[in-house]
Amino acid sequence: MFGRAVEAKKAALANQPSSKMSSNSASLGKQLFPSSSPNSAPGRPATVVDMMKRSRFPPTHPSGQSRPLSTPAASFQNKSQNSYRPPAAATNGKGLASFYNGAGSFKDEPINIVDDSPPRLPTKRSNHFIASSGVEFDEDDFSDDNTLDLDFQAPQALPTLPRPKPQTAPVNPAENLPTSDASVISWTQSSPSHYVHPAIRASSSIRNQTVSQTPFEAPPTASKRDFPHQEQSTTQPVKKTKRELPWKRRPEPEDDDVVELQETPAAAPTPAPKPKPIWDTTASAVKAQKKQLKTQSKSSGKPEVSAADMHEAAMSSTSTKKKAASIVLSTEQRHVKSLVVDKGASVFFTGPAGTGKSVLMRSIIQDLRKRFARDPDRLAVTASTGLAACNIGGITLHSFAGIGLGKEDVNTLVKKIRRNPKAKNRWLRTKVLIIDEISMVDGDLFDKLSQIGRVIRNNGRPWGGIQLVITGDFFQLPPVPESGKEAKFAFDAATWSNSIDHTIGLTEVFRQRDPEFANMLNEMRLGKISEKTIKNFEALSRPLQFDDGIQVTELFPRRNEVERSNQKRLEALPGEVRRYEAFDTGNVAVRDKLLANMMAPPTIELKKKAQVMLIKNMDETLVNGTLGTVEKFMTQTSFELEVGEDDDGDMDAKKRIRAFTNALGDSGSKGDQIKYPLVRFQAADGTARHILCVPEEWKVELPTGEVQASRKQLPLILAWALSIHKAQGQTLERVKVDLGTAFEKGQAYVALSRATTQQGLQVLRFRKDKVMAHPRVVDFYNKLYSVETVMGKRATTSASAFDNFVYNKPPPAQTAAGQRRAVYEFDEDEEEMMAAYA
Ligand SMILES: Nc1ncnc2c1ncn2[C@@H]1O[C@H](COP(=O)(O)OP(=O)(O)OP(=O)(O)O)[C@@H](O)[C@H]1O
Repeated sequence: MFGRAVEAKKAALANQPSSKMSSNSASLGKQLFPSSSPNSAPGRPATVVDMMKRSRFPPTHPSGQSRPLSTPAASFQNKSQNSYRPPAAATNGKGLASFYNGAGSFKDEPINIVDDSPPRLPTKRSNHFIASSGVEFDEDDFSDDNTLDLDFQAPQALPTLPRPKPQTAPVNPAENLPTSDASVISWTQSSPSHYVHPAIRASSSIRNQTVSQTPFEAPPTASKRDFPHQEQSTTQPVKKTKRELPWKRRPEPEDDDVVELQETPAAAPTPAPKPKPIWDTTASAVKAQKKQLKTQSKSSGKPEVSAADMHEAAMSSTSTKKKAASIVLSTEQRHVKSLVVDKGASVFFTGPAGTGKSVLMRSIIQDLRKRFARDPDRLAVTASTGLAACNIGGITLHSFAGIGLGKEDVNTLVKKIRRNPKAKNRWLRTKVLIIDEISMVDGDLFDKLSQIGRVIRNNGRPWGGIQLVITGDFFQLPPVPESGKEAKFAFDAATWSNSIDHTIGLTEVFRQRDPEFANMLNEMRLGKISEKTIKNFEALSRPLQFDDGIQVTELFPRRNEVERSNQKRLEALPGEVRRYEAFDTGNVAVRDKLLANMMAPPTIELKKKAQVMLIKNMDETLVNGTLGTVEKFMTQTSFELEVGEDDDGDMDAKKRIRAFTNALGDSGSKGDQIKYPLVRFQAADGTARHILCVPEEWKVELPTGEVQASRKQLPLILAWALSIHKAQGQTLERVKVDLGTAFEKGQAYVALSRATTQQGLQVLRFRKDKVMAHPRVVDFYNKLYSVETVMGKRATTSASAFDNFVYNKPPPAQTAAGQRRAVYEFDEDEEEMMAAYA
């Protein structure tokens, strides 16, 4: 019996290993890579044809149910909902940066300089460099987070990369670390959905699914991302206890889609200023303002007066503030927001200049910040350049990733990140990654980051499962290539299509309300300019004249041209120069780098009549980008006296001002002697407002709210001239562009599309060959439609304005590759509609 038992045991042991091993290895694979890799995602198409079929009936993403986007033609006709005249200045937060940051700025010491810097303020200048001819960026654009973690001791032994795993599905991303910049993920494994315009998917999907209750129904099955942050939605977000700026203390809009930005009623394109005496505010208005300040101060319950309150006290307006309406997101903007915020989808939204990409992104960020109020580090807000990052309150993509310049291969970069606990933690904690101005992100970098995410997060999904929210317009400024190399766009990245669930084009142009002008710009964007448009642009060479003293802003391709121009204009003005040095705080070793991209310059020199631009949103009508002229210099005390003393409210304000100068490092009495510029701004509502501009504070914060560095400086930059690079994202009412020196593809388009009207635009040396669209970009945007056409998805039945979009003609025969390329003949209407999107 014992012998039989021994035999049975031997037999059992002999049978066990193989099955056990295989199940073990499978379960190990599952544990290590719980989510499928792109290679092995269930249902992921293996061929292009399969992909197209899948795209036709998307099982996981309901994008196909989205509401069709409006055509530009429709947009221009149907403005009732969002009727809008662009304001005098950008409200998009994409303000201009401190192009004076460079140590070389204003090196020539003008005579009669009055230094109005507080005596004990330490001054810091940051270093810039020009990486390639004419394209400027600051060194912090590629800041290395290693340098930030000074308290961190590198471990003796580096953690090794995960050991190769048996070839079970899903694939271990660590195994596939590319040795070069290229990713291992092939195009055929990419989701094709991003090639398909959502509106077309919508019509197709609606046709196929008969009735759709809502364009954003929950997906029937889990998506390739399982929307990890949605678990958060049940938890009550905790209100941040952070100090609120006084001018932001307005009731929360009830409608989530209302962006707290400025909208002005329709008016003449370059509004003539309303002539007003400087101190034209009624005594009661001034009194009311001061009372409001007092109430705000009391209601805050703080014994100490905050810097913001003090700023408010020091800043008074002499014109009646109009109640400005908030921007209401358009249908297509809401569509995108819903996909991102409600569905947790990875989205790339694009569109011509002025279609509200920045406005939408800020609205999305606002919502996501609320969602992640408890865990702010779940949301990472980044942009391709330091300037763009500053504009959305984020950091550069390089900084987020902790990869320094990111030139090394993925293995090396992974090791680097693992040695840096902060960077590693960012990768591990982030659930949603915002990337603004994607057009300037290098394609190789995109692939590397995607792969790094997979390895560090031990998750085979693209970017390790992080939800991506990407925006930008590839027809605008391209990535800065390494010397001798050609620029590689992010859409050229092998992992691009895998990483994005939906590509959505915004079509409604808000910046230019004149359809003719919008069409001229669209032709420029595509690099296909008609004779009529050439004539129209040539006719804009006449000088612009305005009688309100505000001069046209000149845009130059190169920064040295900008500095020269501003310096020349400043020197030409009579009178003494006043210099204001910034007050910087933070760890000395890193603050220069961190502050290098601040819009506020380390030093600004001003004179009476200098043209300046506001670089901070102050209230509803004084926004980032508002132009003004320095009228005179005065102390806060004399300013207050001039405004007029009345009751104890005035005393209250004075105390605050004194406290504010103390906070700036002044002993108190001297504070009253510092003269600040009184600026006459041309506000967004067409009125003139006089502001005593006192220092404002900018901070570089970690997602946790920890302040790494800060700068106090006047919220002004000289604004006779700006670089096109820094003007990207701005809305300008009066622009002069000399295309003679334009050298980069997309540059002319970016420059001219800043203007809101033809009346406010002067173009010199316009030549057809200066308008260059990158052929690969044109190709990329064309492909978005081609896939759909090849699939024969022609919208013919729906009454939507989008139905006729591009697909009136029968699809041509497939190319040999049988893929996304096709040749079309568009009629005029189709071309126009196409132009609006691509
Ligand atoms: N829904 C809206 N309603 C009214 N105005 C809007 C809306 N969305 C955007 N705008 C306005 O349109 C102008 C351009 O917006 P925004 O800067 O966001 O465009 P953009 O697509 O980011 O442009 P660019 O590509 O040039 O950076 C701004 O003045 C903004 O206030």
